[in-house]
Amino acid sequence: MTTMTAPVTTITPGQAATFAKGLRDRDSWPRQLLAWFLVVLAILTVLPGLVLLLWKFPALVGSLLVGVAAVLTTWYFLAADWILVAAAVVAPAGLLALWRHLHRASFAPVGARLLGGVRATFLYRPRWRRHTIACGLATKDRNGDPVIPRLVRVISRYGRDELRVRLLPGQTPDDWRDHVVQLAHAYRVGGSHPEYIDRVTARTVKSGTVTLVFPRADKLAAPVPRFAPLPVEQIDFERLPVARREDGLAYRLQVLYTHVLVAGASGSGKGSVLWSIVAALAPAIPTRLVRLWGIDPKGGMELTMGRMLFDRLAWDNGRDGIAEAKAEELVTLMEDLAALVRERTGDLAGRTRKLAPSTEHPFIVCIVDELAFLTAYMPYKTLKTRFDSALTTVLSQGRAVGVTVVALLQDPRKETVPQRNLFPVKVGLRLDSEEESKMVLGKKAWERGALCESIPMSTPGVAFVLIDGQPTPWRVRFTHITDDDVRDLAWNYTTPPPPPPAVEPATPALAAVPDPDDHDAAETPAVAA
Ligand SMILES: Nc1ncnc2c1ncn2[C@@H]1O[C@H](COP(=O)(O)OP(=O)(O)OP(=O)(O)O)[C@@H](O)[C@H]1O
Repeated sequence: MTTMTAPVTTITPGQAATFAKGLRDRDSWPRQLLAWFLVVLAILTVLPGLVLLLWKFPALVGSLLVGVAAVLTTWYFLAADWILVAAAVVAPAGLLALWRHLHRASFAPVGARLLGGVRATFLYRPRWRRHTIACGLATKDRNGDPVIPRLVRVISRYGRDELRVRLLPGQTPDDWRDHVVQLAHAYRVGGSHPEYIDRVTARTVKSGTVTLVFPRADKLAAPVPRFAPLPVEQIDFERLPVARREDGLAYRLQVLYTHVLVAGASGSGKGSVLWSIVAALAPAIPTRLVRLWGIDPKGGMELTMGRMLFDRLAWDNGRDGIAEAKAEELVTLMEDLAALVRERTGDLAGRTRKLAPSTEHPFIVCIVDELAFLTAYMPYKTLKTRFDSALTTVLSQGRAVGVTVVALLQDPRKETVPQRNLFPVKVGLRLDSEEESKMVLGKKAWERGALCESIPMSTPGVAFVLIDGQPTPWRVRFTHITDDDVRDLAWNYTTPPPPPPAVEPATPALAAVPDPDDHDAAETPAVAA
């Protein structure tokens, strides 16, 4: 009996060489097959990417890059050119670099996803199981086996990693808050900068998940020098560049149509917040578009250096406590402001809800240093009551008529500043305790990582800014305005003397921003000058 053995097909080196040679031949079938395969691959990877564009922007970039790489590789096989291979590898990276360079704002979320993916794969996922069990963040099923919470994704923004984690049934974000520091230590967050651990937080952005924030670097560690002044026509009072954000871009603060409350412990850099705002407004002072008023009950230490910038400035000389006559001056200034607000409100009533600042009706910014002194500590009760009442009028009616209060204080308790909630913009510099942080920015902002009590003493000017209606606070560093800068500002942007009275006094027209909701007002002609 003869036994049949199946022939074994082996590819000999000679055949492989012929196949490889065939790839170089434009008309050979292996070459055609490979080319079509790569073209189909390119289409299949690009198309889902385009669909995903509608859903999630960063995913598009990933698939586009694969698609571009596939197309370029195909091209290489058609052209057999090594330069194209190099281009296929380098092009995606080059494209990303170019994009980042040309439009950093739109690149940021994509770059954060891509880098986060890399860090998740190589750093977080390999040790996730071990560390969550060790830190007590895993639970057990009925057989006693560990149930590991899912690490949904990692986003690596400038200077920090954000780990989105799905909570296990029975867990709350507070459970993670209690253990997040242990987890951060397990991952060696901060490395040789243990102070970064103070900025580790667990916050709730979406129900059923928790986002852990692990700082990688402090982009705000170095002081930010004064920004170059903008030409007057480019100054937007609702977007004044005053600070640097963690991603390196300028933070723009709304000052017009709002009020700003700045709270910070002694030495936290309250001065830099106030002078950053003044520096951004300064070029508009000589044009009469902006008028600065100032109240400084702390002996005039803070504001008098820039006296020439102020249209009106009242300060106490600070000797032997505040004298009643001096206190009267401070209160009178706030009362004059309240009277001006009432006058403008009366003029505007029924015509518009917002005044556009003009030289006739300038934007008035009143800076009050150490507000609590006037609302709580001042020994003269009647004056205190008068000040409270005038301040409340300005805070409640001043926004729409182009009058803004920027108030600074050290002690943010409600008893000291009952009008705290009338400030839509709150700036929390370094504060002494968690309670104070919550008082200034609210509990929700604190849970989202606005830990003013964790700002190191070594970084004055670092603050969390919270705008009413925006849940997430911004961590920024205000520009460092030195005494020389203040003198320079005062020299270059001196406030002009009041214009001479008109020969024939007349009721000036208010330049009004049309209110789109107010149809009657749109038809009412402005009062002629
Ligand atoms: N943005 C900043 N960048 C770097 N250094 C700053 C910044 N702001 C303030 N400093 C420095 O920090 C120190 C304290 O600043 P500042 O006097 O403004 O604090 P403060 O909160 O007003 O203190 P106090 O309430 O005691 O007057 C100063 O030496 C100042 O030069």
